[in-house]
Amino acid sequence: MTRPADHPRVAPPRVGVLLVNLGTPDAPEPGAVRRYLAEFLSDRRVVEIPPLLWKPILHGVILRTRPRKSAHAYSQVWTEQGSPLAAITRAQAEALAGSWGDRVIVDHAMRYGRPAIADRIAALVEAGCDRILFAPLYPQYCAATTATANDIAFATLAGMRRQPALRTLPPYHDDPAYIAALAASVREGLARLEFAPDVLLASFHGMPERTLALGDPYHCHCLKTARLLGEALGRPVEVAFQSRFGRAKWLEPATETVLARLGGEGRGVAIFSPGFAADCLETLEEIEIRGRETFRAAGGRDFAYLPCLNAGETGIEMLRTIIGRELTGWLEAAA
Ligand SMILES: C=CC1=C(C)c2cc3[nH]c(cc4nc(cc5[nH]c(cc1n2)c(C)c5CCC(=O)O)C(CCC(=O)O)=C4C)c(C)c3C=C
Ligand SMILES: [Fe+2]
Ligand SMILES: [Fe+2]
Repeated sequence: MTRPADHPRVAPPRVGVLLVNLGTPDAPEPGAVRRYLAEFLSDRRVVEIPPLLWKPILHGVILRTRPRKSAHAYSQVWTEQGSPLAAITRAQAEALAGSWGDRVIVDHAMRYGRPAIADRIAALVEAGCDRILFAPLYPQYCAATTATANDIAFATLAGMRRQPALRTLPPYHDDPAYIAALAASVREGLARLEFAPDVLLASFHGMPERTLALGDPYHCHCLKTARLLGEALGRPVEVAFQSRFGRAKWLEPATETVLARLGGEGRGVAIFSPGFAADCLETLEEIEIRGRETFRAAGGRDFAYLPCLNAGETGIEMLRTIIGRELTGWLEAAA
């Protein structure tokens, strides 16, 4: 039987890999930051306060004050390629392109702002992908990051008649490939320093403490990453939590408290952020700039910030390993 003229186009089957990170404003300006924060902080996976209580605070206070302050912070780390998070995530996708042959398309998207997850999933389907590996680049799982990204992927499929098969990348906080990449990157960073740090400090993004009791394994994942990294490096790695937001109690100790203590004790520190796949405002401004100021103001001298894995060869090879593993069985189908 011949195919009817109005039959939908049949594309050769492909596999899509969609790298996903949190998202970032389009410009380091209050208007763009306000739009970004409004979307981000309206996510009920992020702020788990009943909307009737939260909306007046968000619209009446936070979105009136924070965008200007955050825009100034963004302007200090903005690059010619745009926001570091956007530029690095794009570079990661470009570096991974071709890793599994030309039938596997690698793309990237952001949970908030652009490129939007729904748009990129639609583009992958349009390009012929009947299988998509959705890869939120958060090594440590929490509902405010991993789950909310996955929610959008599932919601996008919910609107489709002909859905692609979807796999999601599991958290990789204790994956040997991730730990080895972190260890190599920390060793490389330490080798470049002009001082020998007394303390290695892993600064993870904080979370409200109650999310632990609610069931997020995030705190345990962070501690395990640091323990395994310490074992790989042959010396302990201390843990702290940064970026506190709001009035609730957050995971402790706070990075700024630890930095002030270490500075006051005259101990040298190398600080890094293993929970971030890419350097961003939270690492480059909050740690490298403001963290250093806190440490120095407390009397400290030797401070070094070691960059995230980003799109360097060590980090890309690690992503190739963990993503390649999740593609098992699919590469043959797309051959
Ligand atoms: C890596 C894991 C992250 C967790 C966990 C996380 C939780 C979390 N964050 C906020 C509030 C803000 N986060 C902001 C920026 C931001 N956060 C992460 C990562 C995690 N957040 C990233 C990668 C970024 C992007 C930074 C960029 O370069 O654009 C911001 C916006 C910036 C600012 O105004 O400070 C806020 C606000 C909450 C409330 C939360 C958990 C409940
Ligand atoms: Fe955050
Ligand atoms: Fe922050």
